[in-house]
Amino acid sequence: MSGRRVDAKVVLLGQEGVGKSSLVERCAHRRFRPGPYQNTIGAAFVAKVMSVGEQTVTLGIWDTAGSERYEAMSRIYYRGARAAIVCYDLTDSSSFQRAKFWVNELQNCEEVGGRGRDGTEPGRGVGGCGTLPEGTGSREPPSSRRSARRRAAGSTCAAPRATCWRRTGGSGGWTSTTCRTTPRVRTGSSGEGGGQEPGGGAGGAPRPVRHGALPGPSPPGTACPDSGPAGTGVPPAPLSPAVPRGDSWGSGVLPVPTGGCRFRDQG
Ligand SMILES: Nc1nc2c(ncn2[C@@H]2O[C@H](COP(=O)(O)OP(=O)(O)OP(=O)(O)O)[C@@H](O)[C@H]2O)c(=O)[nH]1
Repeated sequence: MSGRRVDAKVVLLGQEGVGKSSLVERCAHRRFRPGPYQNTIGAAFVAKVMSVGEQTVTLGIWDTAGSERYEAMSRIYYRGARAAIVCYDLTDSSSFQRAKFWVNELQNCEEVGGRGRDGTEPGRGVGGCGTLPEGTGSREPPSSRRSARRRAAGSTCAAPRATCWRRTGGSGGWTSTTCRTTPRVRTGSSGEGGGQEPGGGAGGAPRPVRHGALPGPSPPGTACPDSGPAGTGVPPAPLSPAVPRGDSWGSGVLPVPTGGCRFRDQG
């Protein structure tokens, strides 16, 4: 009842088009949204509230834009994160190079995971996740094939695999696991509404902000959910208090520290 409340910031990083938003969508709403690829602009925010024992844990998930145009902005989002998930496309070697770039960035950032360069704080750190449609080859990124997954749009895609690796504090190496997600069915390239995944969430489930209407300017007094760039004096702020209790997801409005919120391009 009177359990402790824990807020934790998690950030997703990786090259554009590797599936970061899709992973968040999967976690948030247990579904895969087919349709034309829309790049993220700035970042998107989703909150998940979970009960872990006596504790209420609120995860604030920041899905950053993968485009290199937003690289500087992504740095703002990973500051103060308790964990980072670096994503790459298992069929695209360039995305793996980009993942290495982000891992390097994170390792040089003392503010990620709350640990110093000596990595003394356990249980926090950087993780990576690569997805691969079933039957497209080995886990090693092959030589440059630009997103076979995109070319697969319009076809039926069986259960994709996700290879996840994680590194915690200390001098230990990386550990990896391979898991299988719910089979997903992709429909025609513009087939909105016909591509719900088998077993996916109900159609009426709330959509994350990035897929919905662009929020207007942040309300007066709205603070950034995390610290801004060093020296900007942007104060940390608590995660959205509006997220429901229990094991559920909500989406929030995220102010970009420079003012204004940016999510999906509405096209
Ligand atoms: N077949 C298949 N397609 C995927 C998978 N994950 C994502 N996609 C598709 O890949 C495209 C890009 O996915 P996004 O989730 O938007 O990628 P992103 O990393 O968020 O891209 P940015 O917002 O530009 O950083 C979309 O058309 C997705 O439908 C997957 O696991 N399998």
